[in-house]
Amino acid sequence: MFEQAFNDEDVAESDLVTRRGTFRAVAFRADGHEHMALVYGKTKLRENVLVRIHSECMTGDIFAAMRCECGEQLDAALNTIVREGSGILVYLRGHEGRGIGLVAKVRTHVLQDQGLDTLDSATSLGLPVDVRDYTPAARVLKHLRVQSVRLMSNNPDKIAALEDNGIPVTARVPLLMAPNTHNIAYLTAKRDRLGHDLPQVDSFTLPHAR
Ligand SMILES: Nc1nc2c(ncn2[C@@H]2O[C@H](COP(=O)(O)OP(=O)(O)OP(=O)(O)O)[C@@H](O)[C@H]2O)c(=O)[nH]1
Ligand SMILES: [Zn+2]
Repeated sequence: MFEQAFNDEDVAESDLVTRRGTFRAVAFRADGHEHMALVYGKTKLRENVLVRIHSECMTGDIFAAMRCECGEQLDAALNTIVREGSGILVYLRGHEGRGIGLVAKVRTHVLQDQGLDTLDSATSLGLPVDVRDYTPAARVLKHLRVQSVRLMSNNPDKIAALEDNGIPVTARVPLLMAPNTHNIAYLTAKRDRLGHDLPQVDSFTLPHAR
């Protein structure tokens, strides 16, 4: 029998008309946070559903900051889902700054402006590099009765995290954004020190070197 992923009081859904089209907005509570899954088209009981699991980044997602590529990835993922005709974007709260929170992330930005990279700026403050928990994403995908997913991500760890939580990942779909002068160091550190698959970093040249 299908196991219920959430108590009724912890989940609510409605249609959500957006500039891109009409999604089903599924709000849910898990691990002390309120998250959202945006469902487009038919995904229930489907295999190979196109999925983006997006970690909250207020600076990038809302204010279009160029320190990271989060905002562009959010736009690109939603555009790709609509273009393909179906898919799900899971927006995870509590993931800000890879789990250290907004105030701490902004503190790391100060250190990054002084030359530390995205990892050392956290550890030099005594903070972990990545403490994100993906179980809320796996739970909502089970709630939505998704059978297997194609995951839009450049981070191999996300695939392992989903599979460890019982969601089969049939493919990883790269979500590569063009680097800019403000995020090239950040992307390079993610590639070299966190193992993210970011081949576009190699082809970037600083504007003054052109
Ligand atoms: N601690 C810290 N977190 C950051 C920084 N820049 C962005 N973030 C957070 O990093 C998270 C996104 O993680 P990333 O490592 O960029 O990428 P990812 O989600 O693991 O991988 P993709 O699926 O490929 O996007 C968001 O929650 C951001 O708030 C930073 O300089 N320091
Ligand atoms: Zn970001």
